[in-house]
Amino acid sequence: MIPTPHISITDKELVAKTVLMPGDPLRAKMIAETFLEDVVQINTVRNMFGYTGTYKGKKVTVMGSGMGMPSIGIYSYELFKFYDVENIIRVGSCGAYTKDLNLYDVILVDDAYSESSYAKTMGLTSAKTLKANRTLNNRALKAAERLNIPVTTGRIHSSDVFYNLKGSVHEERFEKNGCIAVEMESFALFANAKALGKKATCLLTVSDSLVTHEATTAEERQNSFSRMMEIALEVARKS
Ligand SMILES: O=P(O)(O)O[C@H]1O[C@H](CO)[C@@H](O)[C@H]1O
Ligand SMILES: O=c1cc[nH]c(=O)[nH]1
Repeated sequence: MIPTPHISITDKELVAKTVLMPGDPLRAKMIAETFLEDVVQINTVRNMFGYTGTYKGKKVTVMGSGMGMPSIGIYSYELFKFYDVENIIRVGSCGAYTKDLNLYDVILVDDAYSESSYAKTMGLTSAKTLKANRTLNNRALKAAERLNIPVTTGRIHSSDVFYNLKGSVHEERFEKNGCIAVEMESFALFANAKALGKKATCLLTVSDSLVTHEATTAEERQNSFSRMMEIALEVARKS
């Protein structure tokens, strides 16, 4: 079924087996322009920009997911199911739940805890925690070591809300559920990978702290996360 309702490219060959997926389509454009060669734009539907190019000779696609689980749920499902994508590496920003994390620290996600009904609604599982792929994570850890980039591994919270009216949720998710940071997509991405027999993981850069209230600007979030991208691109190269 290509093109799909949300991705316009009709030639599957123009989509790589590994896709880097930031939430922000402008971050996808920045990654393509900064790191890839021989770039072709593969999607503009809803301005959810996607690009395919080569990284050190390896074909890699980078495409925005939008914000939240319904949005990444649509794009990652269509890429896995209809474009024969095998690996999706989310590259996102997150809020720290522990004072041990500083702005710009890089997190490699072990698993994602969520209150989201995404996996249950799609008929997959009522589990509240879904795992990232171990093979991709091992490649990411090796790449981080080669690149000399410190990485924190752990469980993250995939939240359905950015603005939570219950002020203490981050403390509860940290203390009771072991979540070290919050973002809004990984749980649905991992659900789709599990449902379709594919691989997915997530690298995050700390953009703000719910503990110290430090924060980066929107421009910094769009442009300054290159260390995480280098790890993700090396995983793509080895996958
Ligand atoms: O920087 P991205 O990848 O969009 O990720 C985080 O930023 C957005 C919220 O500002 C949510 O999508 C959250 O998961
Ligand atoms: O989902 C997110 C992402 C970054 N920072 C947050 O506080 N929440």
